[in-house]
Amino acid sequence: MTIPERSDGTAPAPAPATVPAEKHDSEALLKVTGLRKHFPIKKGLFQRQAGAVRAVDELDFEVRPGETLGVVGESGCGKSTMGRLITRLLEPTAGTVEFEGRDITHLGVGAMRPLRRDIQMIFQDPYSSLNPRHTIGTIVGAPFGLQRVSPSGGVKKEVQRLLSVVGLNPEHYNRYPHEFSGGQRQRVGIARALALRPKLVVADEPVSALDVSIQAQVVNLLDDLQQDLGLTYVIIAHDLSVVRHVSDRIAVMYLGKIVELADRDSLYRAPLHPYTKALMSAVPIPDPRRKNARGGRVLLNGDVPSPISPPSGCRFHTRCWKATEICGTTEPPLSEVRDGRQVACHHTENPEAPAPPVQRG
Ligand SMILES: Nc1ncnc2c1ncn2[C@@H]1O[C@H](COP(=O)(O)OP(=O)(O)OP(=O)(O)O)[C@@H](O)[C@H]1O
Repeated sequence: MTIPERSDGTAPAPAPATVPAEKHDSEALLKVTGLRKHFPIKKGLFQRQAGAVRAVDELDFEVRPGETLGVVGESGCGKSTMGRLITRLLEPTAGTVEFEGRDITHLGVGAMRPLRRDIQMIFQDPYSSLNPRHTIGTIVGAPFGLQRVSPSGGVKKEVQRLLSVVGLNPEHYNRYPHEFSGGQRQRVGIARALALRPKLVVADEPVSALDVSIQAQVVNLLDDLQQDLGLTYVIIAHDLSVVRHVSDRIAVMYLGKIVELADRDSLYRAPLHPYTKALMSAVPIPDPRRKNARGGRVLLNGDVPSPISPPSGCRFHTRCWKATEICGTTEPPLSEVRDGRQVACHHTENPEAPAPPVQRG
């Protein structure tokens, strides 16, 4: 796969041929501190505020250059809101977003413009995220116009090169989105996101709208592009099997909070938070006869509570089989257990401990 030059003709950052284990610089590319987004609920004639949806509540995490942070959790737990906050598509209620050591939380449109090249988003739905009236050449080439960037060989040539980078036929430049399959359209979305050679790509459920047979192709494409272009990803998914394949570290979210943050292998080997364990036990294992290190199937009771009035104490306690009195009164902080692994639970499990009782339902 060819590594595209930065489209304005500037020298591209040297891209690693592979993403080695020691790829992570100590300096974070993205750092999020105390990030919060509460959507006000307005009611009545005078639109008075009557509460708020606490979509994201006090997130703290970092993303290192070249890594992929997977973010998982059930629907409504705040993953997309978090993605839109870090790409500055949404204003936070509180907290900061730092990119390359610079606080970008309150930058205005003008000051954000150059950063829009570095931070790109891939959206969930390849059907609605592409304008049906525009050709894919226009769609993929749009960022050049928006950023007033002139690729050295011209926009058309650059767009055709991007199309081939994502595995599409460059001759299809003049075709419209409806002429493509879902997987191909998502490739168009990926080409558009890569046009300005970003450093950070936030992919919000990049494959969930696609057929299962196509999902692996798109995930593999993202993986290949990361290797070739040295990209840093935040990949949001509710499907743990998607995140497993591509992530270096995984953040598990529940009701607007991170409940566990760990490197991928440790998390899958021994999930420490009961919610992670429950999510994990829903992932099919390739060989059902194999002893499941995750400790049998854990079924969660009920739905995620409303983020308008989340449970007191630990937000997960209403669905947790390990909950005790303290869980209903005191919120457990996200604290380091060992080796950078963080868990927010009053009853953090010892990974070497025997499996919990299996719930049947
Ligand atoms: N603009 C908004 N105004 C009010 N509430 C919102 C807004 N956007 C999101 N929410 C609410 O915030 C909560 C978190 O939503 P969000 O879309 O971030 O979750 P999610 O984990 O990405 O879920 P999904 O996987 O279903 O997209 C939900 O309760 C949602 O209804």
